[in-house]
Amino acid sequence: MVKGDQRITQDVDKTCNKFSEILARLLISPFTIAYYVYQTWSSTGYLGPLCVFGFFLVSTVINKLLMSPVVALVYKQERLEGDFRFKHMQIRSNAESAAFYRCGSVEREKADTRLAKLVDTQQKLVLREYFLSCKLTEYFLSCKFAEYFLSFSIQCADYLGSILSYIILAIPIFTGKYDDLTPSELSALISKNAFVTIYLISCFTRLIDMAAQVTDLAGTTHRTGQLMDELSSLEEVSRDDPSPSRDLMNPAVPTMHATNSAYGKVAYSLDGVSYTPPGSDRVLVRDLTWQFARGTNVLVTGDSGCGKTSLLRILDRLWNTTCSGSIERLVPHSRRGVLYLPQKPFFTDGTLRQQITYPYKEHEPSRLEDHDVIKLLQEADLMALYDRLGGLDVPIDWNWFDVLSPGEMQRLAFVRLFYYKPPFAVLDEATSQLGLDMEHKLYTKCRHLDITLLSVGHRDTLKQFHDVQLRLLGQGGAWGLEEIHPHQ
Ligand SMILES: Nc1ncnc2c1ncn2[C@@H]1O[C@H](COP(=O)(O)OP(=O)(O)OP(=O)(O)O)[C@@H](O)[C@H]1O
Repeated sequence: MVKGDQRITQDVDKTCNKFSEILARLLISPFTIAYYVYQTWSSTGYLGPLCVFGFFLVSTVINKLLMSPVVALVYKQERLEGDFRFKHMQIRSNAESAAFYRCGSVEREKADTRLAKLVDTQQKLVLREYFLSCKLTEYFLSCKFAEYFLSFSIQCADYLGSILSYIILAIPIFTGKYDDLTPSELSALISKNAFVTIYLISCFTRLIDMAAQVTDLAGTTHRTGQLMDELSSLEEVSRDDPSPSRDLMNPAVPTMHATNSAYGKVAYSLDGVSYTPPGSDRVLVRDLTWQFARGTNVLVTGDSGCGKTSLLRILDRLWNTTCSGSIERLVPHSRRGVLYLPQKPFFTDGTLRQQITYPYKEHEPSRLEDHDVIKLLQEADLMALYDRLGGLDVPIDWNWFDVLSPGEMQRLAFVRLFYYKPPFAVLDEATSQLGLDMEHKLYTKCRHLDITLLSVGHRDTLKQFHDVQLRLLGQGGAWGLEEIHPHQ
């Protein structure tokens, strides 16, 4: 919180500074204009200021005509930037659910597509702005776009401004107003009136602007450098690899050696596993030895905050650093191994089909015929949603989190599970928002599809779908494993 507040304060300070800079320029500009109008009028008569104003007027009209397409591009760029930022925000605020789905590569592809569109529009914009910057007067040098352009454009405009000043001075000279001046006086007058002063002023202004930009750039580069360091350190502990593995969190603890024959039959094998939440020494579970094996549905129960979801985080390697003991992960985290349904379902942007097939690539051939997918939706009581959308592939421009009720989200997550029919599934309070009838229906379907379940839940009604109960007692990490009898 404190860091966030500091960041906001810094941003506000930065904006204030920029604002006062602009205000100062605005306040000074009428005096500057008045002074130069007077100077031009005193040496060239009324024709000088008139020519300059006429020139400004023509330039403004041209500018306006050239600006219109740029405005449309700027609008598009803003929209795409908003889309891109929204995507980042969506991933950030649902990071854990997304990690449980192992959807890193899919989300990256989607974010990259948005970034590519944004960069493409920005490139077009920069090109248009570049041509805009090749304008004729100092007036254009003061407009916002000019700040970003190459020095070549600026010099072009400066030279044209200077040429105009010579043309204006030529009128009184050739009409004989300065016939009484000696060549050296005339030369001094020309030098005085030539646009050198303006040129120099604008040069210095550019220089100062550039210094500010360089400072900004240095700050941004520093931040980007930090971000890249952080990202590369994260990459080292990347958890996107769904391959089976064995982790020895604490080599002092003896490892349980699962035999090859256990492969595919056991999803997780834990031996002497203890864990705490990050940044805390409160042991949630101590010395847990247990296997999640094919055909045995396990229900994890315990009071709120006793570490049930944390167990799933440990199994899924989201918390690597806070546990000790040995965990063997004998099936991949994928549709061929184990799929997670996190407490908070995660949805991506895209059509209804993309939600169902998530997190796998859109161009993969469909595993089921459309009528089978629709049947799954029917079983999850989601036909109203299907009818509302008008099909599986109708493009959607809304945010799924805004339009689905929590219960609909959970049912849609189950459709995803049924679509892939993995041998193992981990359900974290996946029916907490649903009625008992729907819960019964969905769990029965899991049984029909032969999906072995590891469920976290509070309801007693869940027991009928499980064979074993793993109770986390919360007292110094105590736990108990007991069979559930059909009549329980
Ligand atoms: N990212 C985190 N950093 C630090 N502590 C955390 C973090 N996430 C959870 N905790 C703490 O770990 C403890 C166990 O949390 P966990 O989510 O496993 O509880 P739970 O048993 O699933 O509870 P509930 O039934 O309410 O969902 C809680 O005290 C919680 O505050």
